[in-house]
Parts: sequence; structure tokens; C-alpha cells
Amino acid sequence: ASIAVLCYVNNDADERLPPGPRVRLPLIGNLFLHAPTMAFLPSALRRLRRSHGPVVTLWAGNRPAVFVIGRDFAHRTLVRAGAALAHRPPSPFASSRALSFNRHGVNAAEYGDRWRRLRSNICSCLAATEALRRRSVDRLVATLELEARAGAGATGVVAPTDAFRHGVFSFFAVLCFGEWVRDGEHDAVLRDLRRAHADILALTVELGAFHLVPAVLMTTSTALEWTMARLVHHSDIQRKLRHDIAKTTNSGGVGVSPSPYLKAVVQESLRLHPPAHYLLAHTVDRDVPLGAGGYVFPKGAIVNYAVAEIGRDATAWTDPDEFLPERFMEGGEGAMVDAASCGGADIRMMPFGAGRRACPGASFAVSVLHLFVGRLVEQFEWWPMAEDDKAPVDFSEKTGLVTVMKTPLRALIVPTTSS
Ligand code: HEM
Repeated sequence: ASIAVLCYVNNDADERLPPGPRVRLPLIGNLFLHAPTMAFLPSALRRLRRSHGPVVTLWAGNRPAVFVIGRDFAHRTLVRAGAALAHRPPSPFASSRALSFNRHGVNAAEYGDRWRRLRSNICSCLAATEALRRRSVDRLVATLELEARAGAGATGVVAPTDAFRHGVFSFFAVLCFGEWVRDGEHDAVLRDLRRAHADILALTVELGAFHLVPAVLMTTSTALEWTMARLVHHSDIQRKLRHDIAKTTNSGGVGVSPSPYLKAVVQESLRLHPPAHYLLAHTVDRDVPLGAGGYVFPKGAIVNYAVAEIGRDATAWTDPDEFLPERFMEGGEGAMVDAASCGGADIRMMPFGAGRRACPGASFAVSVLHLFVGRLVEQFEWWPMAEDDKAPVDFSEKTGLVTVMKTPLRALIVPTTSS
């Protein structure tokens, strides 16, 4: 009853804002009423989309927080009104300001010269890492082999989440700091990095890439885990992939370009299981008209994008909830779509965002995934656990800044005859 007294129907909000539930609490708004934690957000947005349409306004305190759920509006705003949307909202909380290094990090930096320099630093440090990538994947294979042989009975069973994280982490750690991290040490190293970063942050713009390691590690290793989970579940796709890789390798494809089916598998995994279900928050430096219903994003509004909903949109994909890499093969409905550079004529998926603030590591991340997935499939057959035959892999999601598997993957691995 007290909540009912406190709630009020908001009639004085900017009428040009996209529609949304009008009931909200003074000071608190209504975002937290609909999604008290991030875990509630996907179902809340689906519900709100049905009642209010593809762009919905909620309130975070007394600031409008707009959620773009429709791909057409994502394109209209991120791509066509790109410059206006290229801003990040300052965080109201001291803790998150500290986490973003007071906007000195590239992901939170104000759109402008500093941001441009930080981005170009990142892109230049990602070049020429071929040998490093191969060494990282060799180490990952060795770790999995050890795990499969460990314990009584050498069952071949692995729970590879940590090995995936460590494999990806070692790679980025060497890239940034030139040193290999020993197994089991990466949490401690991350803590040291955060401490060191806080101390020397102000001294150099190059360190703008530094704090990204945890985010990059989680997104890339999570994408690897979802992809391998799909391959464990769909043994026919796994077999076809192994065959396609062998065919490409035999015709001189190794080290030159990934097999077409490998590209399709990774792309389909990023469509159906984007590690980031939401882009980082954007804001606008001017009123941005949406061109429909007379709505605008008013200057200063927080704008969020529902990445997973956009990738699973039934107006863009046949059977959007099915894992069908063939859709990205020649002649398929997604043959012209590239996960790493979205936003041409329209948006059909955007695991890395679109427009000016889109992920600068996208192509790099995709090429790392090609290498890791390709090698893991060449090296091992991946089987569901014998006792889990009836419900082989649990695809439930644990939504957060990065959406991970609620039940981490477990699988039986068997070295392939060619390995
Ligand atoms: C599968 C792996 C990855 C995924 C799914 C991913 C996804 C994303 C997403 C969704 C954004 C937010 C875009 C927006 O707010 O509009 C982002 C931003 C960013 N990502 Fe990634 N990313 C991945 C890997 C990487 C890698 C490997 C790097 C660099 C080494 C990287 C560096 C960045 C940076 C610097 C930003 C902030 C860009 C800006 O604000 O201008 N990411 N990423």
C-alpha cells in the first residue's frame, strides 16, 4: 500500500519521449520496478515491447533511460544519427566513475580527440599478433589435454570455462605486457594490473587500453564457451566444421584464412549468444528525432540498446532461436552480414555495436575466435557428457554486463585421429 501511495502517474514528462510505463517513484523512477537486477531486464523489455513498441522509455531516477529494442531504430540512431549518439553518459556514482578511470579509459571517454587517439592506440597494438595467438591456443590445447587425463580413471571430461578464460587472458596479457601468465595466476595478475593502472593512469594515454583486459577477457572467452557449447550440442555441425577445416587446410588455407563454415559457426554463435546483451550506455548531445510518432531522444537522455533482442529478431531471421550456421553461407539469408562491421544499409545483428562507438576490437576478436574454435575442433571431438544425454547442454543465460552460461559447459573430449 505504501508503494501505491508513493507511486505517481507521471504526466509532466517530455511528451516527445518514446512511450513507456507512466507510473514511477519519486527520485527512484521506474527502471528498478521493472528490472530490479539485470537478470530481469530481458523479460521486462520483451513485455514492454509488446505494450509500447520497439523503443521504450523507463526512468532511472529523474533521467529518462530509453531502450532501443527494434533494429530499425538502432540503425536510425546509431548509424544515421551517429555523431549525436557517440557520447557516453557520465556516471552518477563515484564507484563507477573510478572503474572507468574518471573517463580516461576509451570506453567511457568523452567523444572527441582524446577518445580518437585512445582508439587508434588500441587498433595499432592489435596488429601483428599471429605467432602469439598460435602459442596461446597451443597452451589451451595442452591445458585441456591435461585436464582430460587428470583424476582417477582419466575420464576425458573437462569443465573448460576456466581454461578458456585463462587461454584468452594469457594472450591479452602478453599482448599488453609481454609476459606469459602461469596457470592459476590470472586473478592475482588482474588485481595487480588494476592497482598499477590506478597509480599511473594520468601519466600516459597509451594506458587507455590497459583497463580493458577484464572486459575483453570476459567477452571473448564467453563467446568461445557459447560457441563450443553449441558444437557439443550439435554434433552434426561439429562434424561438418571439422571436415570443412580439413578441406581448407588441405587446399593451403591454414594460417591464411579460416574455413567458410568456421566463419559461419562463429558468426551464428555471436548472433544467438552475443556476450554483451546490451551496449555500453550512450547519450545524446542534442535532441535526436526518431522520425516516427514525432518522438525524440531529448538531449542528455541515456540510450541503451538490446543487442540480443536485435540478433534474434524474427523480421530479420528465419527460425531466429535456432542455431543454423548455414544462414551465413553463400546463398543464405545472412551471407552478406558481417558481425564485426554492422550498420551498412540495415542492422540484423550487432554483437559489437554499430556506429562510431562500436567495438574497435571486433575484427580482432572474431579472428581470435576463428583460431581458438578451429583449433579446438581440429584437435578434439567434443561430446556431451554421457549422463547428460537427455539434456546435453543447458543454454540458460545468466544475464549481466557479460551474459554467461548459467550452467558452465562440461564436455567429454577425445583427441581426433588427425591430432
Ligand atoms: C567477442 C569479443 C568482444 C565483444 C562481444 C565486444 C563487444 C563490445 C561492445 C558491445 C561494445 C560497446 C559498443 C557500444 O557501446 O556501442 C564494446 C566496446 C569496446 N570494446 Fe569490445 N568486444 C569484444 C572484444 C574486444 C576486444 C578484443 C577489444 C580490444 C582489444 C575490445 C575493445 C573495446 C573498446 C575499447 C570498446 C569501447 C569503444 C568506445 O567506447 O569507443 N573489445 N565491445
